[in-house]
Amino acid sequence: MTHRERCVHGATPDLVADGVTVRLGDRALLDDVHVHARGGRVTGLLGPNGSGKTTLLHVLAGIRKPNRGTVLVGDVAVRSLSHRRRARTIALVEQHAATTTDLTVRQVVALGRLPHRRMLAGPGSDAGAAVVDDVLDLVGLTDLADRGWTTLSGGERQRAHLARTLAQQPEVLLLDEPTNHLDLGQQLRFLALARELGLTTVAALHDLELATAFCDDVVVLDAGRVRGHGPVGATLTAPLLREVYRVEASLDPHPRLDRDHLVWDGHVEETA
Ligand SMILES: Nc1ncnc2c1ncn2[C@@H]1O[C@H](COP(=O)(O)OP(=O)(O)OP(=O)(O)O)[C@@H](O)[C@H]1O
Repeated sequence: MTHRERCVHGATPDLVADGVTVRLGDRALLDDVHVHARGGRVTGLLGPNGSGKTTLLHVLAGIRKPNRGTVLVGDVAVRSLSHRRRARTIALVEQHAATTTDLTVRQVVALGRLPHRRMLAGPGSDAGAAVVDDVLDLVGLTDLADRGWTTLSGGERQRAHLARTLAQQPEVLLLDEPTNHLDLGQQLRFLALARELGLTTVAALHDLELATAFCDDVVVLDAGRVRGHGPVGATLTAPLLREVYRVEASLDPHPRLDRDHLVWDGHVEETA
């Protein structure tokens, strides 16, 4: 059995947010948001600071109840799933997932097996231990498996959080700014791995160049509304980048690689 077969069930349902509105007092953090993340594809969730990306990820994960609208994974409403079932279906890697614990890296990653506990033969189940070994290997942390969690660097912790999440064997992977703390090589490795897993993935990203290189589709949020949604090249147009990010920029054919890349001139001067 391959890493991927052990780590992934093989099911890659679509994830759909239908008319999601989240209000805080009289302010809409999300306003009638429709998103369709295609099964097995990587969808980038883009938008300026405070545009609602984390709020939407929490709604997609089923941990925040919207005031209106629903989230469907396949044809099932996320909020109708039991906690255990939800944890085996959707996994969220949070932006600042702080964990202070005396546990080792392996023990932290093994926590990802909790939603599968009843299915295991016992505490030392070979199946569960094999999954933990596989995901540690996938993220390149085998050599650090027995280290204390608190001794890890920020980037190593980020990869360990991903490993814990993959140990849940989810069908849908939600990533909140997953490349924070990572050096360029690790950013590229992390996103390449996310693609390779073949899960339905939604990743909030600030780096538009990385989004262009690694995402199949993007959703662009601005002040809680969807301003663009579709394939990267067709969505990240110069007018949209100007209106949403207030930058003069465009996606141009890369001179050497078979893909577009982001070329920016500068920010738009705001007139008083
Ligand atoms: N509990 C809260 N109380 C008040 N405002 C909140 C709360 N949670 C979120 N907000 C506001 O909702 C808006 C959206 O926040 P959110 O974290 O979803 O944005 P984001 O796009 O993920 O931002 P960033 O790119 O800066 O991480 C922001 O203006 C934020 O200040």
